Amino acid sequence: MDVQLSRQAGTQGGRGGGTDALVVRGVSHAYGARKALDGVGFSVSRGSFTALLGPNGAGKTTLFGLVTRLIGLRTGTIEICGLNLAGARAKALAPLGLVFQQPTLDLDLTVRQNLFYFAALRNMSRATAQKRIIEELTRLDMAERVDERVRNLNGGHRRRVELARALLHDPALLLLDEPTVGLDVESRRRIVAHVHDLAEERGLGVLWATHLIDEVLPHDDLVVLNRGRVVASGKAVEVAREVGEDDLDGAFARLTAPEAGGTAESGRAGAAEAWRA
Ligand SMILES: Nc1ncnc2c1ncn2[C@@H]1O[C@H](COP(=O)(O)OP(=O)(O)OP(=O)(O)O)[C@@H](O)[C@H]1O
Repeated sequence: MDVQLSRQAGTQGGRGGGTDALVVRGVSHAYGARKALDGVGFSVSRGSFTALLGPNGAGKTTLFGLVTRLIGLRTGTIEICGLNLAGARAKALAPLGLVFQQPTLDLDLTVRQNLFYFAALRNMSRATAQKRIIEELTRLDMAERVDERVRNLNGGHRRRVELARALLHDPALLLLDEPTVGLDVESRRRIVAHVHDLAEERGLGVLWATHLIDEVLPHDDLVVLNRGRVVASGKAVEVAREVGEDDLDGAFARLTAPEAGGTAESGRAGAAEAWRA
């Protein structure tokens, strides 16, 4: 089953305007004989929280590797804020903020030292870095922890520091690869809500990879990836309706069911009320 409602770039057509935060067109990737992505296309507009929803092995991390140039792109095109990754290279990555799946903070440094190091890599002056560090940590209720060693923070607080770090240089596109893995329910809820607010308030384009359906709100943009292919895209609530389900849980199960070529795996944790409201 394939459902494409709107905003899909790539092989099936759709818009891919230069002002979108991210445009992916016709992207394929294989590890030897194993095909990880097959003609993937979609776009993320500024101000959009776009959920990239897919079961384990769908190809989410591979796609992130290609967008960040950790993996070389061989087939298809990727544009960040109108700049083609193949031509503009490092320049195209300048507007990108990134939160990896695995934590990447130095545990023996303080929060401030970790963030200063990143700011220096981005060529920020010390004064600007100092100001931006406190601004972003304040928004995340973490300013009072700025001189603590990261080792002393719990998993939710470490994730907040990583989010602050990704935002220091005021990116236009924020990529998060399963950023809530291993967090408790409250930490997860806070990060999901904060990033939704960021998209709305700052006009950030957000691409949030997850296999947890309760992280997707009805009016989010949604791209469902299964076995390396986009099997549905559009507003989440419309994708669910198009599939003939009341909520995304049922729609995702159907889109990734074995007869649809998938695994019927989902990570729902009680978001039914939001969907039925
Ligand atoms: N380095 C690699 N070598 C060989 N195969 C790989 C490699 N990395 C990923 N794959 C395969 O590519 C496919 C897509 O994997 P990928 O990690 O991109 O999916 P994912 O959606 O991020 O999954 P997960 O949620 O488990 O991280 C899977 O079949 C995976 O086994």
